[in-house]
Amino acid sequence: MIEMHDVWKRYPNGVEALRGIDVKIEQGEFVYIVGPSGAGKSTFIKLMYREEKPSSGVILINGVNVKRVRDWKIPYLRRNIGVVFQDYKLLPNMTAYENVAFAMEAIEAPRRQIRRRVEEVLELVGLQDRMHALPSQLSGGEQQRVSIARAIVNNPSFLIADEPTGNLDPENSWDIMYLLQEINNRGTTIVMATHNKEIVNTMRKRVIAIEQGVIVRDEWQGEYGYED
Ligand SMILES: Nc1ncnc2c1ncn2[C@@H]1O[C@H](COP(=O)(O)OP(=O)(O)OP(=O)(O)O)[C@@H](O)[C@H]1O
Repeated sequence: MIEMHDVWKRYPNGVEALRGIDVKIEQGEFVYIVGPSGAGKSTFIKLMYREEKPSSGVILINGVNVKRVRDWKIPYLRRNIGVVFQDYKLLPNMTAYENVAFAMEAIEAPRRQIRRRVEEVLELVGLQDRMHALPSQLSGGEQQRVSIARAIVNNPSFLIADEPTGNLDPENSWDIMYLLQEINNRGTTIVMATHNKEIVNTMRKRVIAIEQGVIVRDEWQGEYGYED
């Protein structure tokens, strides 16, 4: 479970990106984070995987207070949280296979286990035939599938995605959404910031809307609710 209690985030330049966030996300949920540009969605996401720390308030990930986690323990916290970005963030000189394997090597998984598991997740995302390609040899949709494989390879409880379909055409976007649905069906909690109105209004899920750093709406099977 992810819990935030009266969480505020003030950046060093004085911008208050989040102003008193209270939220609970249970294991197995699928949640969209929506809101206008600059509302605080990415900041909300970054606090969850501890890319940023809250200025005040408490964030608990499966009961662990992320603010108290020492820097050297962050990799262990992140093992439980897969992250997917709009621009994929794959290592350009590594193949699809190596990009995914790297996430397991980072937590010192045994070699035999790495090979089996990497092949398994690449098959799940439909890339078993492309695993020796470099990112530059893959389409945007394929690169995003590699990044999803990397995010789930260590079996995290949570998959956090910041605009995962932001750079993709509608067909590839839907393929990514079906994949996220499949991962959610297997028990992983999904939290996804998005500007994609069609996806939110078609694949109905919990919708949390943030405006000017405040949660203004939290609905089950909610709507996108904005015009862009
Ligand atoms: N590192 C930073 N330093 C200073 N201000 C920041 C930083 N990151 C974000 N901000 C500011 O915090 C506010 C919230 O930004 P955030 O990126 O969380 O919004 P967002 O809802 O994700 O926007 P978008 O939909 O455009 O991605 C904005 O005013 C932004 O300019």
